[in-house]
Amino acid sequence: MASPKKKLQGLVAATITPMTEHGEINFSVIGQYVDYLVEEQGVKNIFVNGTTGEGLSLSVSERRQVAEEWVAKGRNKLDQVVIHVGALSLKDSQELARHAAEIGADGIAVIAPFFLKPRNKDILINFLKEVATAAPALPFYYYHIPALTGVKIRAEELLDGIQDKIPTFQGLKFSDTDLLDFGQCVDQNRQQQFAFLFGVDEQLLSALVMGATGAVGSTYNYMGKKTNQMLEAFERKDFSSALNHQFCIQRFINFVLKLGR
Ligand SMILES: CC(=O)N[C@@H]([C@@H](O)[C@H](O)[C@H](O)CO)[C@@H](O)CC(=O)C(=O)O
Repeated sequence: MASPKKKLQGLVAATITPMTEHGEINFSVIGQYVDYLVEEQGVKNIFVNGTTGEGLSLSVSERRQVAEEWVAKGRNKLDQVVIHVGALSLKDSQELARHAAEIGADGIAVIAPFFLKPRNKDILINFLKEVATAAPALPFYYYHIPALTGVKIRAEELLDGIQDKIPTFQGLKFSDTDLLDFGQCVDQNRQQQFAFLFGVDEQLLSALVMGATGAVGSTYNYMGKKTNQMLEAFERKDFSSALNHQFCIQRFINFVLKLGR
């Protein structure tokens, strides 16, 4: 079974894919971006080609190049680089998974196919398994984001017995506000060493209470430092400070949401 060099925990920045004004990927800034995350935000894990990185709007070739650049520039600086390899085409997804393994990524993540959607858990698991099998030495994370995929299969249901089907399964990236589902994922898998990564940055404190082991999100690109302060306060059981940090983060996100995105 694949096991990560260490469990993915703490903050994981869902990286933006930098573009030029001509719509080409701007590889030249990725090195500086890594340094900024590490030095200014205290964030040493990244999630590449996800929602924030607009991976599903890039070609397979672009996704490969973006992944390569982040892995190369992050070497000896970042702790873990997880590549999102989900795609509507199983073959594209497998190619991206194999490629992630070849370039030395630390893990892969996959969302549910969202056009012709899996009707039930077994169909979804079979798709995920086919992708995971293409990179048998890489930790595998399921990326649950039902509001965008429209796939409403509960994460709790999906996780039930998942390692029997996908031995490389290491964790869940949970981008949803259903804390009953999230809490039950944690509660029912206490014997496992899964990573439970929450993906709704404005509600992270609630998820920490439920047992989140880390978080993947867009705001950790620029509010990583602030969110790390919240994690530290939570760790030392200073819940009043943790709540103040979360409210501050919420005020910012609320402001941005009202601007429209
Ligand atoms: C729908 C969405 O973009 N959600 C973000 C959040 O970080 C989100 O931007 C944040 O909570 C603010 O609403 C992440 O869950 C997405 C993410 O991790 C990714 O880019 O793959």
